[in-house]
Amino acid sequence: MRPYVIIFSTMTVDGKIANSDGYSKLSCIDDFRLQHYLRSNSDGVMVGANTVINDDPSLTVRLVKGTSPYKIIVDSKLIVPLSSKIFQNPAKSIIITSNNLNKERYEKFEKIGVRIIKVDFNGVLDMVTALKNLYDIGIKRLMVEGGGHLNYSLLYNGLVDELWVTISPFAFGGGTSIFEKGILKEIKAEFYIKEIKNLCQNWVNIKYSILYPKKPLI
Ligand SMILES: NC(=O)C1=CN([C@@H]2O[C@H](COP(=O)(O)OP(=O)(O)OC[C@H]3O[C@@H](n4cnc5c(N)ncnc54)[C@H](O)[C@@H]3O)[C@@H](O)[C@H]2O)C=CC1
Ligand SMILES: Nc1nc(O)c(N)c(N[C@@H]2O[C@H](COP(=O)(O)O)[C@@H](O)[C@H]2O)n1
Repeated sequence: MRPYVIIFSTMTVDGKIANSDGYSKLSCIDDFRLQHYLRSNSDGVMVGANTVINDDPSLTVRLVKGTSPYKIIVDSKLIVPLSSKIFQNPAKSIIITSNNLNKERYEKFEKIGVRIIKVDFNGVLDMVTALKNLYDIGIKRLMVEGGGHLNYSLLYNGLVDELWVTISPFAFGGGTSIFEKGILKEIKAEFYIKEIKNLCQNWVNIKYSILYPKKPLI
C-alpha cells in the first residue's frame, strides 16, 4: 500500500515554478491559503533537496487552523544543511535517501532525531519502496510541494493521484519547470480536470486527477 499523493505547485503561464536565479514566489494570498489548507489535510508534505537548499522552507500550517504534517525530504546524497528550518522539529522530519552512503552521513541527522528511510538508488531513488515505508509509518495522505525533479520522478513512476496546479499571471521564459525529467525518459502523462477556481482575480487553480500513468512504469 502507498499514500494517496497530491502534487501542489504554483507555476507561471509558461510552466515554470522558479526562474533561473531560483526566484519562486508566485502565489497570491488565496493560493497560499489553499497550500496551507492542503498541508493541514495531509499526514506528510514532501519536498526535494534543491527546494530545501534554495527556499529553506518551514512547511508548517500557518494561514489556516490545523496541525502541521510530517516534513519529508528526498535527498539522495544527504546534502541538505542540518541547520534547515525543517529540522527545528526533528521528531516530525523524515529524510528519504540512498542506502549506499557511508554511516557518518546518516548519523548526524539521526543524532538530532530525524528519521531516515534508506532505499535503493540507481540514478534516482526507489520512490515505490519509499512511499510504501511512509504508508507503514502512518502517512496515508501525502502532499508533494516540488520541485520539478521530485514532481517528475513521482509522476513517471505512476505514484501521483492528483495534481493541484495554480497558474500565476507571469512568464519567465526560462528556469525550472513544474516537471523536470532529469535523467528519466519522457512520457506522455494525461490529466482529467476535477475543478477549476479563480483565485485573486488573475490566478487560476486547477485540480486534476491523473489518467495516465496510474501505476509504476518500471
Ligand atoms: N512555485 C512553486 O510552487 C515551487 C517552486 N519550487 C522551486 O523549485 C526549485 C527546485 O526544483 P528542482 O531543482 O527541480 O529540485 P527538487 O526540489 O526537485 O530537488 C531535486 C533533488 O532532490 C533529490 N531528489 C528528488 N527526487 C529524487 C528521486 N526520485 N531520486 C533521487 N533524488 C531525488 C535529488 O537530490 C535532486 O537533485 C527551487 O528553485 C524552488 O524554489 C519548489 C517547490 C514549489
Ligand atoms: N504554492 C507555492 N507557491 C509559491 O509561490 C511558492 N514559492 C511555493 N513554494 C513551496 O512552498 C515552500 C515554502 O513553504 P513555507 O512558506 O516556508 O512553509 C517552498 O519550499 C516550496 O515547496 N509554493
